[in-house]
Amino acid sequence: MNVVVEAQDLVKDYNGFRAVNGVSFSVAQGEIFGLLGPNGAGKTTTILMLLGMTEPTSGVVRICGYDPTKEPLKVKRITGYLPENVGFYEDLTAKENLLYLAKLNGIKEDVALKKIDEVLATVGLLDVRDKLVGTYSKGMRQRLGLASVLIKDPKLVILDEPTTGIDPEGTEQVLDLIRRMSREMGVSILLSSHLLYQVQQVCDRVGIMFKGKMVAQGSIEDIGRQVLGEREGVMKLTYSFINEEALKKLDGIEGITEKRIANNTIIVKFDETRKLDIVREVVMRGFLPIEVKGKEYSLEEIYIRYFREG
Ligand SMILES: Nc1ncnc2c1ncn2[C@@H]1O[C@H](COP(=O)(O)OP(=O)(O)OP(=O)(O)O)[C@@H](O)[C@H]1O
Repeated sequence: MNVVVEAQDLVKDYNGFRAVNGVSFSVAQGEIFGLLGPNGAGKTTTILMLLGMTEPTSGVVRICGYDPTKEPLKVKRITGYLPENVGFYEDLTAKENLLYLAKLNGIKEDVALKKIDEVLATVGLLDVRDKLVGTYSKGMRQRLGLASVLIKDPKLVILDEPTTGIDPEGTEQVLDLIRRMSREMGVSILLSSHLLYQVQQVCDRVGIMFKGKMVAQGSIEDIGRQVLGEREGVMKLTYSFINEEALKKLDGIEGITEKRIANNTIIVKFDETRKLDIVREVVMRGFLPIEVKGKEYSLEEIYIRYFREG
């Protein structure tokens, strides 16, 4: 596996506040990795460290083997970064904007002109290359943004919230383009977003960040499984006398995570994977289960759990 991004134990402190707290992950060549998390989770700070735009307090970053802090120009040459709100000159055409950017990147005009048509064709804007960017929709601007990072044939493209504010059709076009960049051009993509569903459609793997930490990492399936592994069941029990004494009779049953009295029943939460053993044990101890429910988490629940409840 060709590793393009390698981050190990990244930490970033801002005046004593730990914005990123021990984050490790890697992105392989041609892989799409989604960095997910609510506002303030530390996604942007992590990205800035990958780009060499802010220095890690500790930890290691390598982009194709280069250290972004020590070799920022080498990293810049192979990395395309598209921030959330990419700015173009409204009163210039798409082509003129790209030509300007190519010059800033030190690409010669004749090479740039050829490349510009090629990337505009890739993003589906060749027909409108001579229209003023001021007339472009948000989706078209975002595709122009992708064209602007493709000009330098990057090995890695970092996208911050690439579909925010774009209508469903425009979103689909942007996502499709991201897939093609990875599958057809072999570009590695790191995509930051809080839109789990969209990320889920394109990412090979995701990392979920929360309060500076990577709380889960893997394919959506892996993460689903990680959470399913922790799924919790709930049962309601009756007993001859429901009181604290009765509750104590449930002590020591492995897999029971919580027990309490409510509405003259005993509510027990338990590890779903041990359901049968636990039901058998409570019956042997004289309790009668009147309701046993399993609880499975959907991906939406993962989102709610990590992002809203913490
Ligand atoms: N330059 C800075 N100085 C001090 N604190 C900062 C600085 N940059 C970020 N932070 C803090 O670090 C934390 C992480 O911010 P960061 O921008 O990395 O989060 P994020 O996940 O990218 O969120 P968003 O989705 O809002 O961009 C936040 O609490 C933020 O206030």
